[in-house]
Amino acid sequence: LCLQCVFQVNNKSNRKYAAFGNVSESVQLCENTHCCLAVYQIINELLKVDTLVENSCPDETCMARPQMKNRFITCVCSTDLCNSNVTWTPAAEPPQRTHSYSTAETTKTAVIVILSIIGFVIITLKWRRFCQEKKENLQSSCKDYSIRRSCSCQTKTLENIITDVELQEVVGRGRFATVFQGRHNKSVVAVKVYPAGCKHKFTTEKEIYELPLMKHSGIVQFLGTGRKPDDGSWIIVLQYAEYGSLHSFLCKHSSSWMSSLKLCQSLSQGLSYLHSDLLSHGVHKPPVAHRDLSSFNVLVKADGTCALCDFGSSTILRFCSGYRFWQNHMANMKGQPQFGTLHYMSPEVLEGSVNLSSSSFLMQGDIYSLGLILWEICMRCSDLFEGGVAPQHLLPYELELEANVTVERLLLYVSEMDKRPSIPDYWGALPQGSALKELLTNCWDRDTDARLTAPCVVDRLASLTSSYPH
Ligand SMILES: Nc1ncnc2c1ncn2[C@@H]1O[C@H](COP(=O)(O)OP(=O)(O)OP(=O)(O)O)[C@@H](O)[C@H]1O
Repeated sequence: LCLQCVFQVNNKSNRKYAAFGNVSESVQLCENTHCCLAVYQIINELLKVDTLVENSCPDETCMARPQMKNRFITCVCSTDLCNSNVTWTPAAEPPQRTHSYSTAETTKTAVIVILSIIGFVIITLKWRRFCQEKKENLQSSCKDYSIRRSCSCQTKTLENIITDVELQEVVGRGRFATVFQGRHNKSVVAVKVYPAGCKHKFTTEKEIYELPLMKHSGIVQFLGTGRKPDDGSWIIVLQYAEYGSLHSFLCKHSSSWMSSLKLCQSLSQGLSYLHSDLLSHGVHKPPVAHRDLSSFNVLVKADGTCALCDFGSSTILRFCSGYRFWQNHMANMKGQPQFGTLHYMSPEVLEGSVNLSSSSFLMQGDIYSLGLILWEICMRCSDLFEGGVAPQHLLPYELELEANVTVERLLLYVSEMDKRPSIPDYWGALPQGSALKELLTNCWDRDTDARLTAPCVVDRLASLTSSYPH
């Protein structure tokens, strides 16, 4: 039996909605669900409807549930066309009272005003004290990362200035830089070119690559930096990854179980190394949080392993600079949300409710993004699908929302509704299915402290490889 739901999305050309059933004008036969869902956005006290598909719906009619401080209303219901009719009344304005003031009332008002001013002064003083204590706590909570500041160990590698690099074709474009294939010392290299005005972005990324002990197979190899004489743009020369970004690799290729595990393992090992705090022979590598992990910022090399790249948003935890970077990050978010990055933002980042007193919050944000990327890799693993055919590659939440999802919709879906990308039912029948599902859900847990650490993800993947080889 097919349920009829009202189908009225803002972006009618979005083919993903059609996947849930047969769309005919404004009515959709939801063959794959027994619920209709309406999400109303309240704009100037008017309702704007948008529909999605849900799987669990206890109510027959559309019962309004306010969400996100009354910015949205949602309802889930189980009868034909029930999502077209929601009962909703905007909060009534308090009635205006008109009356003349007596002397007693004037005195009463004056007393209230004076008391309010005194109260305000007390609250301001307490607030300043609270902020001061919070700042001190933040500094002390970062102590573990600042211990080595006073040590005499080396904290930077020698600069390698490159002058003889030839640029060939463009292989990628990001928000700030353009990446070319190039030649240096007769080898093929990748050259990331930042316009002259993006010096701060270039410097941040260079600073990360130049940290001591930053050499690891799971991190793209850094060869040096330079400046183009013609237009003054800044360049970073890197090892060339033959398959380009993981995103473009997954769009073109599905993989076997062992090849998928290889991608997952190398990616997790790279992140585990990035997060590590190492001291070796008088040289110190502090922990680094990537902060912009996505399948666009992971490269695939010729041997089928992954390497992390794009450290333009990263934070070196030694400097205890999370707060400063966090503020920059929020400023960026208020501008145009960026395709490919927004999808990977953790609920706490979307809400702006990151715990500043914990120095591990940035790494926990990376683990959420890692979980989503591992899901993307597994969703292209042919051995995990009936008949050995994996579906087309999709970004996390692309099926449920849209490819160019907005902050508001993501916040509603990921944070308020606590939803995650769906895991195929078929995995339940596979020997490794439940361990894989547990791994993903433990990475993207709502509770940041319940998330796995990167070394734990590496261990879990190692036991998956030994228990379920193919
Ligand atoms: N070493 C490399 N080898 C091959 N391709 C690369 C390499 N580095 C980057 N690319 C390609 O260029 C794209 C953009 O690179 P990168 O993410 O470093 O740029 P960006 O401007 O910092 O991007 P973002 O918008 O994520 O900040 C990558 O997604 C990838 O396709």
